[in-house]
Amino acid sequence: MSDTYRMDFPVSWDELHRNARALAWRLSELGPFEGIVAITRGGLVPAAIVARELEIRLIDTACVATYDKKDMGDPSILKGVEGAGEGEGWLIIDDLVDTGTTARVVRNMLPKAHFATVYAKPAGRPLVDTFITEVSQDTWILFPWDVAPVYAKPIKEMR
Ligand SMILES: O=P(O)(O)OC[C@H]1O[C@H](OP(=O)(O)OP(=O)(O)O)[C@H](O)[C@@H]1O
Ligand SMILES: O=c1[nH]c(=O)c2nc[nH]c2[nH]1
Ligand SMILES: [Mg+2]
Repeated sequence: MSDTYRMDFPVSWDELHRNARALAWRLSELGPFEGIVAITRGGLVPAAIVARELEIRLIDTACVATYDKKDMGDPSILKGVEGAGEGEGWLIIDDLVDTGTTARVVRNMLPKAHFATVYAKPAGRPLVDTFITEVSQDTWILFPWDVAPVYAKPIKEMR
C-alpha cells in the first residue's frame, strides 16, 4: 500500500457540489465551450455538474485508469476521444490532479482543450488551466462516492 499519503481530506456531496459549481462560475467567464470530455471515472460527477450549469449537452469520455485504490500504476487508456480534433473549444474535466500523470496523457490527446479540475495538488497544478481548491501532496482526497456510512462504536466501548 502507498505511504505517500499521510492524511485523508474527506469531501461531502454538498462540498463537492459547491466546489463544482464554483468551477462552473469560473469557466463561464472563459467559454463558450463546444463540449466536455469527462475523464472517467472521477471526472464524471464534476462534469455533470459543470455541464448542467453551463448548459453543455455534448459530452464525451476519455477513459483512463492510473490508480488501484491508493496505489499508482502506469496510466491505462481504455478509450480515447474522437471528433474533438485537437480539443480546440473543448473542456476537459477531472475530479483532481495529483502527480499530473493522468492529465499529461489526456493533454496529449487534446492539446488545445481547456483542462479543469475541482482539486489540485502541487505536483499536478502546472498541468491544469483552472481548478478550485489546492490540497497538499501528502493528502488523499476522500470523495463521497468512495465512502459509506458505517456503524461507529460508542466511545465507552473503545476504551
Ligand atoms: O494526477 P494523477 O496522479 O494521475 O492522479 C489523478 C487521477 O487519479 C484518479 O483517477 P484513477 O486512476 O484513480 O481512476 P478513477 O477516476 O476511475 O477512480 C483521479 O480521478 C484522477 O483522474
Ligand atoms: O480519490 C482519490 N483521491 C486522491 O487524492 C487521489 N490521488 C490520485 N487519485 C486519487 N483518487
Ligand atoms: Mg480518474
